[in-house]
Amino acid sequence: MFIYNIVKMHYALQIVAAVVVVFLTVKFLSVFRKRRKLSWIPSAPRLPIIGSLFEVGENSTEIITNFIRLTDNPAKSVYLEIGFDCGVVTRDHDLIEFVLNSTQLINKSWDYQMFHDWLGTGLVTSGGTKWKKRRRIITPAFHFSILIQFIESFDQNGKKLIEILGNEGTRPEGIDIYSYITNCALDIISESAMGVSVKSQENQNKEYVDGVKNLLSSILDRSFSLWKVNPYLFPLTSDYWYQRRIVKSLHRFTDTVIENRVKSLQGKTEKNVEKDVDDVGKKKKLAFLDLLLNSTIDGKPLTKEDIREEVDTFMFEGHDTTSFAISMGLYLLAKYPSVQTTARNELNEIFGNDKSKPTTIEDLNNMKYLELVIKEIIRLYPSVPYILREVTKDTEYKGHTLPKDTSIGMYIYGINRDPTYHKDPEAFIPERHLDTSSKNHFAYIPFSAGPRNCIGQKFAMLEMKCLISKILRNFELLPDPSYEPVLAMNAVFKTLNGVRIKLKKL
Ligand code: HEM
Repeated sequence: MFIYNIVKMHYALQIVAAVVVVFLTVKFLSVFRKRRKLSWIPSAPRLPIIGSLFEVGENSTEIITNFIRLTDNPAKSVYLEIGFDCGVVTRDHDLIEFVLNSTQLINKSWDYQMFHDWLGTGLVTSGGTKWKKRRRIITPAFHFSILIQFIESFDQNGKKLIEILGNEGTRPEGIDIYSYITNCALDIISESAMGVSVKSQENQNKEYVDGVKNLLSSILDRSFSLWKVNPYLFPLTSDYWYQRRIVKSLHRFTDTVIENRVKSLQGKTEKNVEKDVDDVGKKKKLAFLDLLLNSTIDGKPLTKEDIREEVDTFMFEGHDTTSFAISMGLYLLAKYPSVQTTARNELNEIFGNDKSKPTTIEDLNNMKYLELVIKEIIRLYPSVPYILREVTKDTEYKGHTLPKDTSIGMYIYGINRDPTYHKDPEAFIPERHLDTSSKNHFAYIPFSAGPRNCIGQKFAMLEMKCLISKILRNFELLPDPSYEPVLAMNAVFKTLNGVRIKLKKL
């Protein structure tokens, strides 16, 4: 019996060894094929198994300059291998244009899976047919006629922000403006996406607000841990259970908002629905949620889960991006006083001396110089610094093949600062955006481009103009000489040391 068991185990081990050998051979052959097909792109130095890991860098800060160094070659691109993963990082204008304009290369790479627990496969994370159908029904929500309804919300939340900064923000040692802006942006996006404010600026709904912030910081941490990033190993870590707990509470919150909205729609009289007014006869603002509740795909209404993943997607993408851009913008304006003065002079012309006059759509349209300033802010600090696409089938490009199962990483931060495309690229010069004659439209892509560009860019521009203009009308911005931002790459850019500036009441 004992001998029989040993023989059985011996055969089992042989089978396991054979499976492992076949698996590794298939994987190695696939890597060699991709390496050969992409040999026209300079390769990063690599070691066996770990590939170019050390070249990419050990943390989210090093990667920013390492990507610039690695793509500093005539192809403006680098071929990278890490384990069995193969991909290209590029800041080449032509390759980026080809990928972003393609209607085939629309799938996101596996990295976005880190957001799946929270966002499911909503607009940012989905691919293929699901993405196409969702994009079609969500696009009308960003029509100008809908967006102008949100200006009152930008204005009211901006007013609250000014009050808070007036009370807490003028300390001589300066403040971390990022946390204040984040709270304001969360209130704005919750009103626009869900129709209710999370009242983050008033310290309410702490479980939800802290949940969003803690989850994003845990995802940032995960993205730079070799083994937490692995979907099979991650459940063995305490962070997995921590994230699950937060996600559960965030979903509970969104579900309740959706249920309440459904009940309120059902409770409305038919007359009110027709006129689109609430029960006291006031014109009702439509939130993105209302559009989703009224939408159908293939003749069927969206399920509660479908709606939740889109609402959560807006909650994430609609506040993290603008918070970073506005905060870095205030930092730049503090650092460049002449730009700040020109921007404020324009605002004085629009609003006169009245600091509290509410902002209208006409005012926002008249902020021509501030628009140039914002374009320049997001050139130097694009909230989304790096985007990825998965090649799902062999694709021809300029006589070469982009092989199936490779990822193409487009380095927005790198291309926006590339000296070939931008004169004096490190300098903050808003006026450079007056010249629109450039043929290199894909050399400035803070909102990405092509069919999968940022659906919220008009919303973002209006919100950024409204909040930055309010702050400039009420405060002089001064730099904190001891502060330099330490950037950290992630799906949305972060700094590791806040965004410090000083405010002086005007
Ligand atoms: C400064 C502000 C913003 C910047 C720089 C920005 C940038 C971007 C970029 C680069 C992408 C492409 C991502 C990729 O391909 O992986 C994107 C996608 C997206 N953005 Fe924005 N964004 C901003 C604000 C917003 C706002 C305010 C919203 C919502 C209200 C929003 C909603 C979205 C959505 C839903 C997508 C996915 C679109 C799709 O895949 O079809 N964004 N954004």
